[in-house]
Amino acid sequence: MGLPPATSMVSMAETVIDVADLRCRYGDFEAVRGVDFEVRRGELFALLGTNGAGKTTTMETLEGLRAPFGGTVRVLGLDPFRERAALRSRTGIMLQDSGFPADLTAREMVALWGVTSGRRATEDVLARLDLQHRRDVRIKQLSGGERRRLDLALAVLGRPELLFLDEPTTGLDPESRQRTWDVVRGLLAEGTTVVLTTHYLEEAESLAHRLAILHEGLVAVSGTLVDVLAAQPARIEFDLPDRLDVTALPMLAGDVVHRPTGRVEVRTGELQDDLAVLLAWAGREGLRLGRIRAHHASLEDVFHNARTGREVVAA
Ligand SMILES: Nc1ncnc2c1ncn2[C@@H]1O[C@H](COP(=O)(O)OP(=O)(O)OP(=O)(O)O)[C@@H](O)[C@H]1O
Repeated sequence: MGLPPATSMVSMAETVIDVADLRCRYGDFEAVRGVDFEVRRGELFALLGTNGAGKTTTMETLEGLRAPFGGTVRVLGLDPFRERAALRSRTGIMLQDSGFPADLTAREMVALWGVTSGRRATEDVLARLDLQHRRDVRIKQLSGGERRRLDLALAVLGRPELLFLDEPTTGLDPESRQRTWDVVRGLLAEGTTVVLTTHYLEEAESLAHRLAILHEGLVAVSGTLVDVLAAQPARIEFDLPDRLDVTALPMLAGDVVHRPTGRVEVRTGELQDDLAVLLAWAGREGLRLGRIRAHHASLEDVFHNARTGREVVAA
């Protein structure tokens, strides 16, 4: 008997987090209303959503900080609320606001965290996060970006199997954000599984393998990044010459919208064919289509459609 084909080996990847029909309440208010998703070993799963969609509530449930009102949650095969102690040494958590003692130095904080988390440092995490030169500075004297990097250093202390990152780059300048992404990519390359929440869609687009977009307590969109983007129409945009209107355009597979600015937008599942038809037409007619752009959907398009409940045209 031979090995299974590569595709089925991928689909057999171990499930690290399994969430089924998760429901969470604050009093009578149901903040999470039946959410399902799974996270596989070694991938980065991005939990995205509008304000108040239920991301933090879901993350806190995965981290074992709150019990679900309904449904089931398994993290590394365990119930995160009831078996939190067993999960503690295997998971790293970077909260939005860590609230560490301001008078401790970065080095003291790492030592303290090693004891309280049960995850002993196997390398100098301060060096990994480029904080080596700031090791003897008190937390209150670190810059906002340095503090965020210290939060990440503590979360990755002892190389946990599973890492929760709650908006890890909020407030960071572009260079610090890139540095954080590089650290996360390094952790993924070492086999760490990561669950990320972020409001920066380019962050998710750059790092995520799989994602879910929550909206008003429900999953609006989920799947691999590649599949989610491929399910959205691509776009062609250009300025139509003044003397023309859209009735002059050749027949296209996509939907055509003519903006008051004169800009034409074609939303299409047939990007290459529609672009070829348009360019051939412009060539024949001797027209210049100003500022022409053709691009596949971005996560921002997906997010916008999820928020507005706009129907997705399959590519
Ligand atoms: N302690 C609480 N008591 C009552 N309602 C709450 C509480 N915490 C959150 N909520 C409500 O539950 C819903 C989900 O909140 P949650 O913080 O999980 O959303 P979120 O997706 O993380 O939002 P954001 O992106 O704004 O941080 C929101 O309507 C919020 O107002």
